[in-house]
Amino acid sequence: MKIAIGADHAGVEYKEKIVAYLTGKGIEIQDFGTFSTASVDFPDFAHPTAEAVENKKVDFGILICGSGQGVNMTANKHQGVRSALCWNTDIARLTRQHNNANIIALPARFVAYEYAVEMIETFLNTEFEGGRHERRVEKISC
Ligand SMILES: O=C(CO)[C@H](O)[C@H](O)[C@H](O)COP(=O)(O)O
Repeated sequence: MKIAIGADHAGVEYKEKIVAYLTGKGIEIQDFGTFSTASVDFPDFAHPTAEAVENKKVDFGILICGSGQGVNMTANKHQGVRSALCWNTDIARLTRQHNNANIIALPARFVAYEYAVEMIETFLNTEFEGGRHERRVEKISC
């Protein structure tokens, strides 16, 4: 499995730990930064992460900022990207099962790191259910 990841200064500490965690599990990571806590603009990291998903260079994306909102909005500008802002494991599971989400957006300032990892594990290990949801996901594109 290949995963693209990006974060702003509010999400960088979680990102660094998540990269180490996922790399340790043998997952290939494309890390689009940021790489320090210096203040940056989240779209500069969300766009390249979403592009990697859009261009099918990776299987999934992970985006992190303070609230998760900015990176989520940015990612969803990309064709074929379905980025889901997740704040609990039920939402992370449902957005894979029902929406075939391909990016998980996380709010670093509002969830504990350990819980963020639980959400990522749930997201990566849940399959899209298809069926009635297939038709709905197809209708998202305009
Ligand atoms: O969603 C966001 C931006 O829309 C994020 O939460 C950013 O991380 C946040 O806005 C950064 O705020 P800061 O005051 O510049 O640290």
